[in-house]
Amino acid sequence: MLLKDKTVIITGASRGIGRAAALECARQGADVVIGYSGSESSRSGVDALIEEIQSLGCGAVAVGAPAGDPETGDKLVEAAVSYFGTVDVFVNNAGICPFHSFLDMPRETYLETVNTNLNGAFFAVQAAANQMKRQGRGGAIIAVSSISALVGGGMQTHYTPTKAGLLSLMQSCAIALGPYGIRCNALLPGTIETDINKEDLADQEKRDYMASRTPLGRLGRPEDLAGPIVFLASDMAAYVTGASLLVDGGMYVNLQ
Ligand SMILES: NC(=O)C1=CN([C@@H]2O[C@H](COP(=O)(O)OP(=O)(O)OC[C@H]3O[C@@H](n4cnc5c(N)ncnc54)[C@H](O)[C@@H]3O)[C@@H](O)[C@H]2O)C=CC1
Ligand SMILES: C[C@H](O)[C@@H]1OC(=O)[C@H](O)[C@@H]1O
Repeated sequence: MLLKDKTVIITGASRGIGRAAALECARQGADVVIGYSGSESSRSGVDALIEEIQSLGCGAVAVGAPAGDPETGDKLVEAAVSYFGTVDVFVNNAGICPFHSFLDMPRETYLETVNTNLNGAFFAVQAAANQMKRQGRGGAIIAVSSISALVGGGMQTHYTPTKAGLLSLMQSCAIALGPYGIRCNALLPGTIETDINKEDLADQEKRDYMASRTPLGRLGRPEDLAGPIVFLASDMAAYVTGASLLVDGGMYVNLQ
């Protein structure tokens, strides 16, 4: 098992990529702190996830706190330490992408997207890193960025800068935290079918187009990201830091 005796914190783990990653981390032996927004609608999914992780013989605890709140990282770390004793891996995954055109983008939509996806991530990464430094035995931090860190989207002008920001945050943190043995890497998913793009992909023409851009011939599933996250979290990636890993079925390189 690749993550035996490690404690992993994952934000936005109530569903989608975060949930799949939480389950795979548990299959690999980790105790998991499940970060979620705190909304009632997320709670039943979170309870089911806790049960599933416990049935694998691992510990699970949920912390309901909005990703954009600068205090959330501290709350996640406190829960990890008080339930499991350590923080070994921090996965910053929570994110939103309310598709909207640029010229009439409401300020609130822009600000909420940046706050949830990037500002909260900064403080949560800082909280996790400080705990790892106190522990004195390194750690792994993974930011779920996106292929959108590298390419644009006309309806994502508020979103793509947050994903480029996460990639850049991991690059700079790799330098700042390397001396403490803390590795920082970015995961760049392509188009993965989850709730974040359910409405967008309900348009069959768009869906077919996105699949046709993908050399592997299909859109991604949350489980496609779980293995790469476990790899970056594990000691198998002991010399990997400041890296970015595209997990997109080949979409990025498919120009013609
Ligand atoms: N689905 C895709 O095609 C891609 C997704 N991503 C990124 O993957 C990450 C996970 O997204 P998905 O699993 O696809 O979507 P999703 O909508 O299924 O999951 C998003 C998660 O973030 C949580 N979340 C949203 N706002 C929050 C808040 N204010 N506080 C705490 N938690 C909050 C949600 O409750 C949910 O658990 C996001 O950062 C997204 O930008 C990146 C590239 C592609
Ligand atoms: C939500 C979108 O479908 C998805 O988000 C990303 O980060 C990808 O680039 C896709 O556009």
